[in-house]
Formats: sequence, structure tokens, C-alpha cells
Amino acid sequence: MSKTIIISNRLPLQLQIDNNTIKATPSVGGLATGMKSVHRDSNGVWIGWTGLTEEETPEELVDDVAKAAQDAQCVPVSLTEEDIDGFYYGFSNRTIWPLFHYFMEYTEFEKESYQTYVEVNKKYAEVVLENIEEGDTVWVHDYQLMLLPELIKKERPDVQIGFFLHIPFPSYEVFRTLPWREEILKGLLGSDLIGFHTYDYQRHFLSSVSRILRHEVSFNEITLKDRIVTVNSYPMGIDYDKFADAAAKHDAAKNQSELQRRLDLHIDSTPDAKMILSIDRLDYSKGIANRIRAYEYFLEKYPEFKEKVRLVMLAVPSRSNVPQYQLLKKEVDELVGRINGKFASVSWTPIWYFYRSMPFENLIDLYTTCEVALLTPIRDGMNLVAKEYVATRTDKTGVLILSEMAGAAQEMSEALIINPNNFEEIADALKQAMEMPEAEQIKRNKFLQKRLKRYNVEKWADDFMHSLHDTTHKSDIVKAIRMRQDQEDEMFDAYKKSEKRILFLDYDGTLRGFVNNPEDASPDDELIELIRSIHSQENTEVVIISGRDRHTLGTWWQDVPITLIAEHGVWKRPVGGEWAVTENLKNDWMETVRPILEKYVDRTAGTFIEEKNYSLAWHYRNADPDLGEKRASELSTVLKELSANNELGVLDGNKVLEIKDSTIHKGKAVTKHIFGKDYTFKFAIGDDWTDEYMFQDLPDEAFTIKVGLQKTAAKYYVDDTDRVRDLLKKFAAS
Ligand SMILES: O=P(O)(O)OC[C@H]1O[C@H](O[C@H]2O[C@H](CO)[C@@H](O)[C@H](O)[C@H]2O)[C@H](O)[C@@H](O)[C@@H]1O
Ligand SMILES: O=c1ccn([C@@H]2O[C@H](COP(=O)(O)OP(=O)(O)O)[C@@H](O)[C@H]2O)c(=O)[nH]1
Ligand SMILES: [Mg+2]
Repeated sequence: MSKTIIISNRLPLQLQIDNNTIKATPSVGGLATGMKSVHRDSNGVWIGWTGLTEEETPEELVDDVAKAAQDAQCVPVSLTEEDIDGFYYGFSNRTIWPLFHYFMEYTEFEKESYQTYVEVNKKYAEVVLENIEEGDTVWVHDYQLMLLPELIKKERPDVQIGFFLHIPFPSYEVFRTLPWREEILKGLLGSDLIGFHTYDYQRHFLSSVSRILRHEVSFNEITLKDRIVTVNSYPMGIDYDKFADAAAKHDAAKNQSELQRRLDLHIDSTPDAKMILSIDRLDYSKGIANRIRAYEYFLEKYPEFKEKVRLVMLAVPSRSNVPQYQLLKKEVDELVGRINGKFASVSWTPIWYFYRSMPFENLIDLYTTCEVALLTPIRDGMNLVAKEYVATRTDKTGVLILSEMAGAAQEMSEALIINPNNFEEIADALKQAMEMPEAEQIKRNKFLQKRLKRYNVEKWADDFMHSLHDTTHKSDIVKAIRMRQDQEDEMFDAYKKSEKRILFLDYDGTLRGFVNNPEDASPDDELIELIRSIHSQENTEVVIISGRDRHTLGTWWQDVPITLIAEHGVWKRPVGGEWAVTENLKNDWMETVRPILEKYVDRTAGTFIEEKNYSLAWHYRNADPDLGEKRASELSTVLKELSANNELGVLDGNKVLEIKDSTIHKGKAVTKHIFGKDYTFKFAIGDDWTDEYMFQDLPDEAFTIKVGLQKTAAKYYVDDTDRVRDLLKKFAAS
């Protein structure tokens, strides 16, 4: 039976050695807590790190580690102390984590730790590859494993790979500062589906892909030369019933409350004070220090709340080997001390601070006992605590104050949404929360609960997996015409048998790859020799048919006696003859169009005009991709309006707009060329939109081939110009 393989840095259980035996505790953090139920309900395995390094595991306990993992349907990846240093404390948490959370001043770019990151990703890949069976689906999680999809895809192209990023993807301007930006993007693009919590993270990612790797991005699809990668957003949910049920049970047994016990013990004798809860890993991205300061500001601005409120703050130790986390610990300790010192009275401590992790029952106790939750991350991928708090409010009372910088804020508009840097706003939100009538609390939470219950973690995972399975289907639609070996054999067979053969070859993007400056795309020696040799075969005619001007083509193919067609069919140089115009064309329209194009060149850096006798082309391949596309569509509208009364046409080529007589196109040119001649083998190959005319206008029996994975009227497609070369070599050898 096929299975799902989940892979994340950390396994859902963390192993420790206690008295020479292995002890397992649940992992803390959103990824592990959220995916746990998905894993439990599937027959899959989870691959990840146990929390123990090789050095920490004595020889005699190695089997026990594997056994403890296996009992929980997990497979451990064995890592050394050095691995953890460079990979986890290094590149993952001193480079990617701060950078992706916009803490650029905390970001370190260390080559060594990147190298360890690469090595460790390879270690994960090894374990994954050992465990994959045919038909399995792979789901890779988070920023520690961004190279993994490519490493798996290379070895197992047959396996479907999904990737989900649990943290924000930063804007291009931030991401571009990473020295290994290309490697990271390429690693991720090994996936078939890439998921983010929000649309903003998704669009930042797509923008980086199109700017840095220059891949074609349309809507949420990235076209690679042989595959399509789908990108979408899936806001992660929680195991709603688990939290709601536990809260209901807890409510039924009120005396269980540890907080209540504390009050009963008179540690603090203001039992009526409202409790404001905050729970997070002690992480600078969570805005903990700001939160305490904002709370201080609140007590100053609204002193009537002194002794009427209490901040209950749970900070879970996290990544404490990273200096920034140690500094934060110190800062928070000091802030709590200072503020408690400043405001406390004999009967009231304004902040209760716990620095540890708590078992599930105690979390439920906190969630259900506190009237307000105050979550103020500076940046947070999602923030599941916000969702958990709302889910445990069985009677629907309680107020959630949530930072707009948390992914969760996008779905939780009924909460009081604040900017974590705006203390004024936080203080006012706290006051509003304290005074909010119960009816309003219930009204807000009703909406929130309904949504959380519906789009729970199970639904989220299902949604992601369905989209992942749909991706095969998507590539199949286009792959249906990818030229297979038997079809290729059949074509060469027909070629060999034919008594009169013609090949129409597009130039740029087909015989030669794109270069930044079109003048530099001259044919190499091998290409010239191949064309010459095919053309010299008996009864064989090669026609290079291009949108280029006749001078360039003529110079490049000066000594090769083939037919050249330039400017999409305006000019023709027959074998052994001179260039001649094929039609009577006017070009007086150019005086009106040229200044318009010039205006677009001035406004759009990197673009330029190419002048031909009967057409003008505006190239934008060197422009910023987004801006280029926007300006092109704007310009195309302007030109189409202008050309409505003339016989002008606007051709949308590959990063080029060409304006010319609309009665001229490659389809007409090939039709005229073969008219009245009895070719028994017809072949046409091209890469862009303008070649579609040839594919459409040639008779059905022609072999038509598109270069690149795109929608086309051609019968087949091949991946790239290297494959075109292979075909030419086979023609030459036939
Ligand atoms: O494994 P650690 O280094 O101890 O860190 C714990 C996890 O923190 C991060 O969680 C994120 O995932 C949550 C669920 O999607 C999301 O709500 C939150 O905003 C994120 O910060 C991290 O992404 C995980 O890899 C860590 O395991
Ligand atoms: O002592 C604790 C405190 C928190 N959590 C859980 O840790 C997760 C935190 O996830 P969140 O998305 O809020 O933030 P992250 O830590 O993943 O950045 C939540 O599911 C909490 O229930 C926990 O298991 N033990
Ligand atoms: Mg071309």
C-alpha cells in the first residue's frame, strides 16, 4: 500500500537519555503539534531528528533509539554534534530564520554553516530514498530542509513531492541578500507543489523565482523545462476537537486549575484580576519584550487597571545555543523583574512569568482560565497558539488580541488586530478587551470558532495532499504531446523513406538559446556544419524561418546554401539567390509607432527597439520581469487600438512585442513555400508564439514540434535547445 512520508527537521517526539534508558517527550512548536494528528491518522512514516546526537547516544542504546522511533511510526536521521551546530544552530537558525522573519541585523552569512546545511540535507535525502517505495508521496516540511525536494527529485522523478514552508517567505528585496539564494530556490523547485500559510508569502516566493531564476511564472504555476511546479497558500489549522474536548473536560473539573490553586494559596490575593495570557517559544520573532513594554505602557496610560489585571506569560525555552536567544532571555528576565518591581503591591504581582514548557493539560488550564490572550509577534508564519486559545473557549467568552504580523491574523479578523510596534494601539486594545461586553465576545468567537472547526488541521492536510495529487494531472495535460522515443523513431523512419523532404527551422530559442543581446546569438560552428550536412542530403531542403532581419540572417548563413526567410516572411533568400521582398508592403506606419515604442524604452529600463524593414520590435527580456510584463500588456493595448484601422498586427513573442503588417506571418510564408510542391516529409520546429502560425497552417501530416513546455498547436514538444541539437544530429546521420 502506498504511503505518505512526512519529513521535518524534528520528529514529533524528542528522545532523551535518562538513567541509561531512552525517554520520549512530545516536541514543542507549531509544526510538530499540528502535523501530529495528520501523521497519526495516516499509515505514513515520519522522518526526522530525534533530538539526540550521535555523540550523546551510547553504542548500546542505538537500537533502543531506533525502536523508540519505530514504535511511533518514525524513522530517525542520525546527526552528529557538528551537524547540529552548523545546520540547526547555524544556517537554519542564524541565517534563514532571522532573514525570513525580516531580522536582517541578526542574520549571519557563514559559508561553513551553509555547507553543513547542504550535507545534512543530503543525510535526510539518503534516509528518505531508503524508505521510498513506488507510489509513495513525499511531504517535506520547513526551512531546515529547503534543498531536500531537489535531492529527492533527482533520484526519484517518479515520486510526487510536496513542500510546506511554516515560516514567512520574505519579500524579494530581503531574500536577494542571501548569497545562496539560487541554490535555495532550485532546491525548493524540486517539489511538485509548494505551500505557504498566506498569499503574501506565496507571492513573495513567486516574485523571487521569476526575478532570480527568471522562470516563467503565470498565476500560481512555474514552468520549468520539463515540469510544472504549482504554488499555493494553505493556512494551517489545528486539531480543533482535541482542544475543544479537552477544554470541556477541564471546565467540568474546575478544581484542576493550577492557576486557581495558586490564587487559593494566596500567592497573589487579587483573585478577581483578569488574566491576560501569552504563550510562545522564547523567540525574538514573537515580540515578547515589546509585549512587556506595551503592558507597562498600558498600566501607565490606564492606571485604573492596576490590581485589576495580570499578565500570565509562558515562554518556552528554544534554540538556547544561539546568542540572540540568550540575549533575549536576559532582556525578558530583566523586564519582568523591573516591571514587577515597579508596579507590584503586597497583594498583586502584575506579571506571572514561567520559563519552561508545559504539558498539554496545563496549557488547557492556561487557555481556559485567562480572559484575554495577548499575542504580539513581530513576524510569525502562522501562530497556532492564537487558534488554540479560541478553540478552548467553550462558552465563547474571551478576547484574542493578535498581531497583524502573524499569518493567523489574515483569517482571524474578528480578533482585536494590532500592530506590535504600536504601544498606543496595544494599550487601547487591552482596555477594549477588559471592557468588552460578553455578548460581543461571544459574537466574535462564534465566527472564529466556526472557521477553525471547519478548516482544521485535517482539512488543511487533505487540501494540500489533494492539490499535490492534482499536480500530476496538470503536467499530464501538457506532457501528452511530449515526444516519446517511439514517436521519434517513427519520425526518422518517415524521414528516411521520404523522397522529398523539407525542414522549417525557427532560429532564436530553437537552434540557439537566448542571450542578453540578440546580436550575440550567432550560430556556432557545430550548428553550421549540421545544417550544411542535412541540406546536402539528397532531396532535402532546409529553411531557416525567423523573425530576424535579413542582414543578420544573411551574414550568419552567408556561405550555407539554404533558403532563408526573414521578418516572419517579408523577405526570402532562395538557395543560391538574392534577398527579395515577397509581398508589396507599406511601412509608413512606422513614423507613428516608433515614438510610442521609444517612450516605453525610456520608461522601462532594460528594454530596446529592434528596427526591421517592415516591422518594429520592442524587446523586454532584460527588464525586471514583473514590470516588463505589465508594460508589455499596456503597450500591446495601446498598439492594438492604433492598429485597428490599419492592417497592422501586434505579435506577442517570447519577451518581445512586434508590430508589423498583420497579413504577414510564418504560417503564410510556409504555405506559400510548399505550394505546388510535392514534399512527402514536412517538419517544423519553433519555440514561441509566432511559430504557432506554422504549426497551424502546415497540413496535418507534418511533424510539428514546440521547444519548451507550453500550450501549443504543435503535435509534440521537446524540452530545450539541447534536445533540438540532438534531433539535428539524428537528421544529419539519417
Ligand atoms: O524545532 P524548533 O527549533 O524548536 O522550533 C519549533 C518550530 O518553530 C517553527 O514553527 C512554525 O510553524 C508553525 C506551524 O506552521 C507556525 O504557526 C509558526 O508561525 C512557525 O514559526 C518552525 O517553523 C518549526 O520548524 C519548528 O519546529
Ligand atoms: O509548553 C508548551 C507551549 C506551547 N506548546 C505548543 O507549541 C505550539 C506553538 O506553535 P506556534 O505556531 O504558536 O509557534 P511556533 O513555536 O511554532 O513558532 C502550539 O501548538 C502550542 O500548543 C507546547 O506544546 N508546549
Ligand atoms: Mg524562436
